[in-house]
Amino acid sequence: MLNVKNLTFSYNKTPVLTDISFKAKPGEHVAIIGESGSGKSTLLKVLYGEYDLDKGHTYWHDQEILGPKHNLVVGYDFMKYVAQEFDLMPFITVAENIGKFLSRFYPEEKARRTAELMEVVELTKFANIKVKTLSGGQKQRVALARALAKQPEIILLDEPFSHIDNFKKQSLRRNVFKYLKNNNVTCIVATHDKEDVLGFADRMIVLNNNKIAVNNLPETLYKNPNTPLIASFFGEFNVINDNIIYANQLKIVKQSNLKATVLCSYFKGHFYLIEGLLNNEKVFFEASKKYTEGTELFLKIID
Ligand SMILES: Nc1ncnc2c1ncn2[C@@H]1O[C@H](COP(=O)(O)OP(=O)(O)OP(=O)(O)O)[C@@H](O)[C@H]1O
Repeated sequence: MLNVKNLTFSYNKTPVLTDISFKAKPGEHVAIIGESGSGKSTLLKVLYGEYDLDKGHTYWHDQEILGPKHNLVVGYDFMKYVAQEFDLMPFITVAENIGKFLSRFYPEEKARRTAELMEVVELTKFANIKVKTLSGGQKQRVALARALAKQPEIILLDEPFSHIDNFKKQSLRRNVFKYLKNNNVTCIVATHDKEDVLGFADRMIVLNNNKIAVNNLPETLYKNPNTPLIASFFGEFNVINDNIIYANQLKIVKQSNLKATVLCSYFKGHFYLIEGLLNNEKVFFEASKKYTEGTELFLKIID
């Protein structure tokens, strides 16, 4: 169990994280979200032991995670951290990078494990390619596989799929998160992407004003976002009569007391996002077809 107790941390004088407490069980997947600069990366670094805390304690089971003041070498064997900048060895191959920290004394096991992880990150075809010739997204996949190589008990992932194109992202995300669940690896992911949360995360922590604003189930937060900050993470939304209404909760009907005038239609694939004016305020709703500017439509709020 990861047990973070009243953690406070500042780089300079102003705290970046204040009184952060949460727990994560073995195999649990916790997503950390928040606006840019809210401290997500800092939290991962502090959990990894890269910095000393101003206050508080972090434990993995009974072991306290300590910073550089108490540890000559940052980090612990049971924990891996994949940063936004990947620290790979450019002049050796993908397979060599992944197998780098696996024991040479068990060559068959090393080869099996390397092959398994290359499959997880879909890089088998690139096994013998030197890392310096890979794209940013391919390097990110090598960094993920390398972090998993020695089977950590807990992994800290900072925007793990940020460099990966949309063609690969969906299947890669499923592979990696499934692998972590199947192997009971606790996973703390800092992310901007709701796709990393919905469908995968067991819990979702929202950082705001240096603190944990909420820590709850993703489904609960999606259904009851309570604040615009949380709603905006999940998608386009409106505040109507002090209630948060997602764009997909506004349905076009024949007649109602919500009359909107269309400003613009955005093609979104299986629907159009319509930007309009409702009582002189911007409103966003979804429609199955495009509407021209000036069209008047009636809207109804659905659950
Ligand atoms: N090494 C550092 N020294 C001083 N201040 C820092 C350092 N790293 C980050 N900060 C500051 O700490 C705050 C939190 O930054 P952090 O990178 O943790 O945010 P984040 O939520 O991960 O942002 P993003 O989503 O943009 O990656 C910011 O105000 C940032 O300027």
